[in-house]
Amino acid sequence: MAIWLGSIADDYTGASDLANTLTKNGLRTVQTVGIPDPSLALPDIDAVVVSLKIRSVPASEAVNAATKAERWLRHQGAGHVLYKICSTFDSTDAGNIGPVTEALSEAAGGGGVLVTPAFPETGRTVYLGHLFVGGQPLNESPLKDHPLNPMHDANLVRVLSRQSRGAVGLIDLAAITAGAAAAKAKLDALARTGATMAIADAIFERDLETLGEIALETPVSSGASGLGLGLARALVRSGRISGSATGEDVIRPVGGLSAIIAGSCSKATLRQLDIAERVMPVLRLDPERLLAAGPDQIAAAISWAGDRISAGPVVVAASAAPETVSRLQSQYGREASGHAIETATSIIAAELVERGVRRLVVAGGETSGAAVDRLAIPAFLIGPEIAPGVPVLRTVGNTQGDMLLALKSGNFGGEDFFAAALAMMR
Ligand SMILES: Nc1ncnc2c1ncn2[C@@H]1O[C@H](COP(=O)(O)OP(=O)(O)O)[C@@H](O)[C@H]1O
Ligand SMILES: O=C(O)[C@@H](O)C(=O)COP(=O)(O)O
Repeated sequence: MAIWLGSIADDYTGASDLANTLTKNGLRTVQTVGIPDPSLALPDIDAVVVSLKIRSVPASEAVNAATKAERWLRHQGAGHVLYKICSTFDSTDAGNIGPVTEALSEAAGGGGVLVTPAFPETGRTVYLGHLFVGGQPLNESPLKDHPLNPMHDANLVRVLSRQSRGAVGLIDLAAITAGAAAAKAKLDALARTGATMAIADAIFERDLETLGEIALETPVSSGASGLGLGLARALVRSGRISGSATGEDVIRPVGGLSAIIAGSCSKATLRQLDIAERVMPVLRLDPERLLAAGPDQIAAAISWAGDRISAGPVVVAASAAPETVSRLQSQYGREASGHAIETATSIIAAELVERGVRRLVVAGGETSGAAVDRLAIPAFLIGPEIAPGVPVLRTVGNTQGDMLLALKSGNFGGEDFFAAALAMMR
């Protein structure tokens, strides 16, 4: 297997979002869970997205895991490695977007690195270094209430500077509109003045195509699916790849039972749960009781699902509104409560698979990571898109046999996402 493009994704939903974009833009792509075991047989591919669960771990741990993945990807032939971050730049001041990007760049010999979370298809645009989510600046969007990475500053040059050792520059829209050569000259000039990274503006896909072309001339970039789109199109334009990927055969039916597990507390997921409740049974876990009396609550949820699941899909959700999340966090701490809930939802997911679930939807990045890890799924093939950023996935090398999954980023999908996903998973 020799690949053109490698990516390290900081969470599993982000990985499938990027793998979806690469597939849609013509690259035959596989999403692996961590660095795959050498015995895992992978088909002929153009790109690999290595999913890591490092978005919310200490920066040194993230650097360690990401540099190992980079070495593996280079060994597979990757000329360019994209660090896939969230399109809403989810991270704290102690976060790892800066440290990981700088470490990957150093490993590849240095030089300025392009960084942009822009993903216009889902409403994420960057102008003068400020990130907008739909019509709102990041710090006024629902991301200000994220349970793990509340975002209070829309100025990404500032956010990234607070995390990084080197200086952070800006490549503004004017430079990008002037074309790839002008924007690359700006990146090189910034690097000469000591900037290790530059936030790049992007509003339209054409801006991302320009950025993809520049990024491909460098060994490393950091960004969301939008930059993936730019890189994929640049690779296809360069003639190195035929651009023939399709995802249709991936959704051959697997049968079995179906279930949905939700741990995202995003506004979009809360709405999707309300809508799902009209058409399927939904169990709302009580997170306070879950933290106080874990195993009993988990057993009760499994028994509730077991009583209903042979009649049709069921939903088990920990998700709650910001006030409830804050209350729980002030009692148990942010990380401890998030981790305990992820552990509980992953145990419930694994038990349901044990009882015959073969079609599984998981809402939430950290929640998906915990569930996929517990299920020990080694890799995924990428199927058709359910909603922007969310493809149907088919397991590769899974010991329980083939399964179809959808790993939904909390913020993604229309209000009927859960029914729409299951309708594509037979
Ligand atoms: N009711 C709750 N109170 C506090 N934290 C919660 C609650 N429900 C879920 N969580 C935690 O919130 C975090 C949501 O993150 P994640 O799964 O990545 O979702 P998203 O994709 O929206 O970012 C997880 O750590 C999850 O365990
Ligand atoms: O880039 C994005 O927005 C997504 O791919 C993503 O990473 C979202 O993260 P979660 O909301 O934590 O799933």
